[in-house]
Amino acid sequence: MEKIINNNIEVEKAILVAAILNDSDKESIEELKELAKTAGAEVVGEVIQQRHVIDKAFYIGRGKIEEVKHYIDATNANLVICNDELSGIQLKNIEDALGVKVIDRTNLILDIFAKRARSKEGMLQVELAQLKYRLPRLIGIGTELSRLGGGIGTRGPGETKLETDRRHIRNRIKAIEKQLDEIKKHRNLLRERRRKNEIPIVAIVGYTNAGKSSLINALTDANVYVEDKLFATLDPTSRRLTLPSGRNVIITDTVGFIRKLPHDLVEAFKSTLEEAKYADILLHVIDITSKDMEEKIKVVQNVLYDLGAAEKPILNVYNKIDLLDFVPQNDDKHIYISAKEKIGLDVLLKAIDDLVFTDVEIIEFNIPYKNISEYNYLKENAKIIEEKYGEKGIYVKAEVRPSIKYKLKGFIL
Ligand SMILES: Nc1nc2c(ncn2[C@@H]2O[C@H](COP(=O)(O)OP(=O)(O)OP(=O)(O)O)[C@@H](O)[C@H]2O)c(=O)[nH]1
Ligand SMILES: [Mg+2]
Repeated sequence: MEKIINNNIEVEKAILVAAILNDSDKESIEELKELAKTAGAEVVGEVIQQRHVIDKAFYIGRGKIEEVKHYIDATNANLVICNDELSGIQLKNIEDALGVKVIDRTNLILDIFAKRARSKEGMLQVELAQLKYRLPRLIGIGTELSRLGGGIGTRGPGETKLETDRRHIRNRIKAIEKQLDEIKKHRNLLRERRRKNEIPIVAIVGYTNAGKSSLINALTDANVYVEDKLFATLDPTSRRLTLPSGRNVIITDTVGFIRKLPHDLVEAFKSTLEEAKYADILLHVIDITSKDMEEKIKVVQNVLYDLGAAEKPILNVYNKIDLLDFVPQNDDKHIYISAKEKIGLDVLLKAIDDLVFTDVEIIEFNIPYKNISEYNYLKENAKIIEEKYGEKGIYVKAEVRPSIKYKLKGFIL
């Protein structure tokens, strides 16, 4: 039975087309292959062209398009995926020339996000990004594709329907933005509450597939979905984590970054990505086995910069050292771990402890017995050095952060 079903599912056979302008584009083709697989396509070939600039009409040269056409005939491919974001005109021209469906890198990433989205917020964010992508491209997507059949991004209005469609999309964008605004308010409220509780927030950031979710799973009981595909995680998960000093933090897993991350997607996911902006420190998880590690580090740094989170205290966490023969030495800001094999996590926890609680002071308090909730609060958020039960209350000597000292200033001896 299963076999029959499998036979009925038509796997899209894709040819990748890439214009190479610089070295970084070369690695991004490998990545495009991974993205295509993640989206469920079978990659049957690739056509690459070195260029100085992108062709305004055809993305690559017209002659090269002919080559793609031969390739399609030889492999029976039914999908062409281009490695950059294309205009509606480019999409239409290439589709006219090739007679198969053409999508670009952005549309591919949007498609993966659409498949992955689980939460209401995630789904709305993806839909918003898709509509904003589609709006200026209605001509390219609308005319030829209706003839060319189903699959990713193929709903095809005729030219006469164009204006109604535009209006419809604009209205839908407005409606989604309104709903997202409500969700964002709620998220801000939660964040405010957490902040009032003074529990520091540690956000895990990094390139997609670096092992961010594996790390939060290794450190807590979060049980986040882990997979060797791109963008396994879209919704942030937060958990309480107790550090070696006994103090608590909230640790948050986040959506991964990728080069050429579609602008509309960044915009749409801003409130999710902003987890990083409001964190006290960042853990930048880096896959040390990745060929183009430095490039990926730069991509992450740039996204952090765009989010206004570049100045945060940051720990660089090099992951997957179980696959290395030689492991470099840890220092203050560079920690080497394996989330999967749980190697080096004690050192990491100690480093988080040190970085989060840099401004701590040793302070003595006397907390009356009637103020038991303040006492509990201190126990949870400070490192207790000594405590004695006296007549007038509990004497506590503890290492505290400035904000906690301020909050409990009435009880300082
Ligand atoms: N060998 C090895 N593999 C690891 C390690 N940590 C994670 N992985 C693998 O790397 C892949 C990606 O892991 P995830 O934890 O899903 O990565 P992520 O950064 O959350 O990825 P996205 O959510 O897709 O951005 C999975 O196949 C993991 O099993 C590690 O320490 N060693
Ligand atoms: Mg993940």
